[in-house]
Amino acid sequence: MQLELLDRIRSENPVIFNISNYITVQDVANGLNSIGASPIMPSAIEEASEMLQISSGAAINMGSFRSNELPYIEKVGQLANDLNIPLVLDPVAVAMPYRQKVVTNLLDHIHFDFIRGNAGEIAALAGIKWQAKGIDAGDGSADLAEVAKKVAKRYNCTVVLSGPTDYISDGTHDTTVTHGTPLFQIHVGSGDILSSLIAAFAAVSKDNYFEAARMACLIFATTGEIVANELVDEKPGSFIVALLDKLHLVTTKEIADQITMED
Ligand SMILES: Nc1ncnc2c1ncn2[C@@H]1O[C@H](COP(=O)(O)OP(=O)(O)OP(=O)(O)O)[C@@H](O)[C@H]1O
Ligand SMILES: Cc1ncsc1CCO
Ligand SMILES: [Mg+2]
Repeated sequence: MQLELLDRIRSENPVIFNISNYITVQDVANGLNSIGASPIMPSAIEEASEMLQISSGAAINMGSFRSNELPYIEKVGQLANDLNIPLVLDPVAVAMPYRQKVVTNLLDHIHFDFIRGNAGEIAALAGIKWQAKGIDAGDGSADLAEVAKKVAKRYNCTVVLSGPTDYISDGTHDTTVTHGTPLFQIHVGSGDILSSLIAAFAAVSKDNYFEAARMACLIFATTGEIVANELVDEKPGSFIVALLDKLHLVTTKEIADQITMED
């Protein structure tokens, strides 16, 4: 277990390039900044190359793309591939037909090192029956470990299927993270933050993307759990503020102490 990847993010301060959605962009920028990375969210196709050349990780979030932005999104993906920059896809609400067409087309042309989505999103990419609900995971009875593995094999990448349990698979290795708090679900954008944090962990773990994904999930979920233990009531607004504060302050020792009993 490489908890020290957290310290590496803080000492290396990697620039993480993001195509974010306009709903949660500020939480994503602050989530990355709080943990010790350096976020950047450019939008002009003309500067994609120079921005990626200073970046060590990239995340593409499909939450609110406009159709005229698709050439930019493809260009960023291709440049990240050419420059060997770890690339994360967040396929928000991909069970919806138009998004499914757009995202599967992207996946046919660009290699994503990671796909991070909830059960409804990853099941849609696996072609497995599931009742997704917009940006939310929805309901279904599929074996989620198998769903994650199927998508990992199909797209030759590391998949994080997040939720009460996070299922992580690279098609060969599989693991779960069982930490977290239901408070993540009452703040819109928890998953978007996680997707970009995966890019930050990958930036400092280029030889082991599976471990990068596992540590991103474990450290994010456990930090949320520590914060939730200190909140008296279910307060979505207070939770995100406390989460951003704790992502900045949390130590590998605190994480290790929180997980010893179970992991
Ligand atoms: N009920 C829960 N208990 C514990 N942790 C949870 C729970 N639900 C979600 N999480 C955690 O919340 C984080 C975000 O995952 P989630 O699956 O909710 O993303 P999402 O659906 O894409 O969210 P959003 O669309 O709001 O960005 C992950 O770290 C996950 O482990
Ligand atoms: C609410 C919402 N709509 C599109 S993206 C988004 C944020 C969660 O990804
Ligand atoms: Mg999401």
